[in-house]
Amino acid sequence: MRTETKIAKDLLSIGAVFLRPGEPFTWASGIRSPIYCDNRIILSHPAVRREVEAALAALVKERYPGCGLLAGTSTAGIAHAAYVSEILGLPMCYVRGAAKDHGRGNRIEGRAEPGAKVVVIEDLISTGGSVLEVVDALRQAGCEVLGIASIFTYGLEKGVKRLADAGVQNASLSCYDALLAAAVEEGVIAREDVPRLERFRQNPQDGGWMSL
Ligand SMILES: O=P(O)(O)OC[C@H]1O[C@H](OP(=O)(O)OP(=O)(O)O)[C@H](O)[C@@H]1O
Ligand SMILES: O=C(O)c1cc(=O)[nH]c(=O)[nH]1
Repeated sequence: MRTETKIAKDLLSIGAVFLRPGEPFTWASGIRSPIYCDNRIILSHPAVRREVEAALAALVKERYPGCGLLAGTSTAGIAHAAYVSEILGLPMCYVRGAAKDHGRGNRIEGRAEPGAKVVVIEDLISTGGSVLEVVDALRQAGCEVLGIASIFTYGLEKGVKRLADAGVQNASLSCYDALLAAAVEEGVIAREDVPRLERFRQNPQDGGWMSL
């Protein structure tokens, strides 16, 4: 089975995927969505967690062989960065949403020296806004960002374009198409729900999916 399908099925098996078209979720970007994928739940399921962390470690090794440092995004990426750094024997740091207003005033916690070759570990990409802020902070610190390794991406046009414009590559374990296919196969969503969910992905901002 392909990794994207296996991980999608793992997420469904632990109840990490929520469908609520009648009462849309509000995403970090403000987008109102019929679906929410809560990868934080992976942490509560050791068997799935082991699989996800092993797959993320393999992805980092294969796609970013020169990686010398892993950077977790706050907050959902931090635990995954920690697990993967343990598997690969790499140092890790994490990047706060904003610099602390006390203590040492850090935005980046742990060591991220100028010239370090960094891979950012993110749990999920929607519009890419959150992960790009992390990339910017690392670049400002003088690090070389090799790319992002993430568990899931919606593949939204806006997110893909933003990452390309910023010159950052992303590799994800799974994606929206794989999730929808697995969810139909497993009976988690009805085939009739798919057009609405695909319409949402094509134009998440306009709310047109709500009237389908
Ligand atoms: O690609 P984007 O449009 O930026 O959205 C994705 C981001 O949203 C979620 O984080 P959230 O802001 O919910 O915070 P958390 O990581 O602290 O849970 C998720 O973990 C990503 O970081
Ligand atoms: O865009 C988001 O905020 C978001 C979407 C999603 O499905 N899951 C998540 O954790 N965040």
